[in-house]
Amino acid sequence: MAFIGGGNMASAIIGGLIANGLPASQITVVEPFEAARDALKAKFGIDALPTASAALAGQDLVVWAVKPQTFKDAAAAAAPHTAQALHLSVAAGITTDSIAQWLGTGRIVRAMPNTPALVGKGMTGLFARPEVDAEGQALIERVIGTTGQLVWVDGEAKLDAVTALSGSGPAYVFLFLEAMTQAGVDMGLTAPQAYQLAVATFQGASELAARSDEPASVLRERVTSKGGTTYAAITHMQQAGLPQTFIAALRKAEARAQELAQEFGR
Ligand SMILES: NC(=O)c1ccc[n+]([C@@H]2O[C@H](COP(=O)([O-])OP(=O)(O)OC[C@H]3O[C@@H](n4cnc5c(N)ncnc54)[C@H](OP(=O)(O)O)[C@@H]3O)[C@@H](O)[C@H]2O)c1
Ligand code: PRO
Repeated sequence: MAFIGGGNMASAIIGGLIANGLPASQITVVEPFEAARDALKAKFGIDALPTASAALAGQDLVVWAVKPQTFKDAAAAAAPHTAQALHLSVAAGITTDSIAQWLGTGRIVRAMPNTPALVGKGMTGLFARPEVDAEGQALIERVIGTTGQLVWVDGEAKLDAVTALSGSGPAYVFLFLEAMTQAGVDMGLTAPQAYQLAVATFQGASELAARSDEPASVLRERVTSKGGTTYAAITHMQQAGLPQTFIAALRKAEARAQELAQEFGR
């Protein structure tokens, strides 16, 4: 298989594949940035090329891990060598109609992963065009399955929702971690103590939610003693419009995914 683009997301998927036993010799990466090529070779022992070439011919699967802004140019360079392959794109926003036009094939799956894939805890949304058969879908599941959980969506537009929720989502969690750490420091804890408390709280609460049959609202109510400390904090958040702001923020991310398709999908 080949990766076009060898940055953060490609490294996360390659790391998962190698950790699950795929030999490094079966992976080729096209990555124009020399330092990134050297890092990939050093970390994974894989072959990294500066430009697309005939070396891509014969690949079963091509993973597109370039930025939406550079996809069209990268596709023009690689398309002559990849007509036979199944294609997997992780680019935010760019539709499979655009990709099919640029590559001359409709055998495309679009994915929206997230960076916890780096530690095998990724969450990926997937959409397959009708041209992708069951065998192709199974191959994609084997690849993405090495990075964590996956869910197929039945309409391509839903991938913009996945992008807004779980694709960008780790950044929202990190923003909360930063704010909770700051609050802890303001209240007299050391920064390492506050950060440990915040990270472990996210980890524990997420695990509790994942293992529970009850909705998040019930789990929240169990923490919130009447007239207690949590009530004071949650009431302040609700009065400040935090839930509505958060929901509106995700709609901004969804809208940006739609804009990316318009801006860079032509
Ligand atoms: N990061 C995330 O959390 C995340 C999550 C889900 C999906 N995605 C999607 O994943 C894609 C990659 O994101 P990323 O965060 O991995 O970005 P990134 O780290 O910047 O990786 C993209 C890589 O592609 C290289 N590249 C640029 N032009 C190329 C070309 N013509 N041929 C081959 N490679 C080329 C870039 O090199 P230069 O640096 O030299 O330009 C860069 O190393 C994006 O489309 C993004 O929407 C990202
Ligand atoms: N990172 C990419 C972005 O911010 C896509 C989801 C996460 O555009």
